[in-house]
Amino acid sequence: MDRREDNDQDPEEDHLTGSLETPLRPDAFALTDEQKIDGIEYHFKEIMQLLGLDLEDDSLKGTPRRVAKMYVKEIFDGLKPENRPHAKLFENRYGYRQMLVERDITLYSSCEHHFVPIIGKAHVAYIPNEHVIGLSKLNRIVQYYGRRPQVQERLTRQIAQELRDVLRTENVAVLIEADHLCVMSRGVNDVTSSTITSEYSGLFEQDAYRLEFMQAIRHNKS
Ligand SMILES: Nc1nc2c(ncn2[C@@H]2O[C@H](COP(=O)(O)OP(=O)(O)OP(=O)(O)O)[C@@H](O)[C@H]2O)c(=O)[nH]1
Ligand SMILES: [Zn+2]
Repeated sequence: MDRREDNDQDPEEDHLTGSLETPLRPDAFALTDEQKIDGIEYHFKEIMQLLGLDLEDDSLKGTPRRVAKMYVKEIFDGLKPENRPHAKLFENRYGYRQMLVERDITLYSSCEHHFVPIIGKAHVAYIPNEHVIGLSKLNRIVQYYGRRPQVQERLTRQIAQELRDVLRTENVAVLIEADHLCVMSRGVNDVTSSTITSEYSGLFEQDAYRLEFMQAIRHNKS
């Protein structure tokens, strides 16, 4: 039976409290990467065969293992807690107390409903207390949570929660604008729409801070 990684809550209650956790099986970490790759290779081969593809073909025969390696080692490696970025905190020696915005962070993720790409940009900001982190760690946090099957709402909230935890401040903003291939290239086939999600906490709940953040991310690079 599936359950959430964080607790044994009943799904109904989980829904009401708004869990941020990616739904994982209790045995999610029981297999090694190699075992996962072997299993996915086997099953992906079955899928290709069911689609009528000839696995003896030179170009296709390596695909099941390639896909398995890509899932485990690349596009879903954010499912493994050991890959969580280590964001070393530095003391805020500069006494910097204004907003720091890291904008246009490249975002790749995967839609958990269709397993096709989500491609977009994340913009994050915080107002430091006693600590700051290296800029690249902001990008790495976005990347880590993107490398899971996702819905954009959860992705946004997971990034915001991680920033609050790591930076030890509530003053955090996250805005994601993304294109969902499941909307663009199939189903409703809409290539012009995109999806914007955001989370604001601490000072960012106030209009003035939110406006400054919005202006910063919309401002053209000179
Ligand atoms: N809220 C939310 N929905 C998403 C996200 N990514 C994809 N979806 C939607 O998930 C829904 C899945 O709905 P279903 O009706 O079960 O799937 P479907 O029959 O393939 O739906 P269509 O895409 O409308 O063809 C679709 O409406 C997708 O657009 C996301 O990040 N957030
Ligand atoms: Zn989808």
